[in-house]
This record gives sequence, structure tokens and C-alpha cells, in this order.
Amino acid sequence: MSKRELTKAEIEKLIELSIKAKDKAYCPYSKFHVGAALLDENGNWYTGVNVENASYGGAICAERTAFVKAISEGQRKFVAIGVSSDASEYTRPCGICRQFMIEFGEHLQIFLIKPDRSYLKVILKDLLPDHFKL
Ligand SMILES: O=c1ccn([C@H]2C[C@H](O)[C@@H](CO)O2)c(=O)[nH]1
Ligand SMILES: [Zn+2]
Repeated sequence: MSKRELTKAEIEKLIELSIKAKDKAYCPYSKFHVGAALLDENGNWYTGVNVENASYGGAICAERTAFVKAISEGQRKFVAIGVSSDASEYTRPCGICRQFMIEFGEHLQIFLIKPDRSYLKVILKDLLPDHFKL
């Protein structure tokens, strides 16, 4: 189920929600706005933004914000996440987010989305092969 292909409509929604979420980023230090949209196995959607802090190391990425929202609602299985920023290059999840997300499945589809709505789909396990497990 979590490996299934997204429909065209779901991809459109992923793009739309992650681009829209970006506007709510709290990033007064980096000024780098990131938005994420996460689709779970039951068809629920969760958005997330990066939330920075005056203590810089306390920053939370958009991807983890979306995951934490979903997980704290009881969801555990995910199909895809979209990640948007204003950068002209694709914004790729950082190392912490890769490890954080892979806890919930290595087949997660990650849609890297540019402001012009073009996207690149990657699979989480290809971004983090041989990941740490207990
Ligand atoms: O995939 C990414 C990469 C970076 N950031 C955030 C963290 C920080 O707030 C800002 C600059 O690194 O962008 C994300 O939210 N997601
Ligand atoms: Zn991150």
C-alpha cells in the first residue's frame, strides 16, 4: 500500500499544499522558507514548515514538522512527502530528516518541488542506504 503510485490528482495536491505551506515557515534567521506536505496510507494530509529558533540548533525542518504532526495523531504509515522551497535547485532533505523519516519506512516517495511546480521524485532509501537501526 505505501509503495503505491500517486494519482495525478494526488501529485497536484502534494505540490499545491507544500508550496502553500511554505508561506507559514518561521525562518527569521535563514530566511529560507520550506514547506512540506505528507500523505499517509489512509489518505490523510499533513503539512509542515521549518520552525527556527534563536538557539539555531533548535531549528526543526519542514519534513519533521509534518511527520511529528502525523505521528502525534496516531499515523505510522506514509506514502509520499512533497518538499518545496524558493530555491531554483531542488531542496533535498537533510541528514537528520532522512534518518527521522526512514524510521517509518524506506519506500517513502519524496517529491522535490521547485517554485515553477516542476518536481523530481526520489525514494527515501536511495537517499539513505544502509541506515542506522537498533
Ligand atoms: O529539506 C530541508 C532543508 C532545510 N530546511 C530548513 C532548515 C532551516 O530552517 C533552513 C535552512 O537550512 O531550511 C528544511 O526545512 N528542509
Ligand atoms: Zn531536515
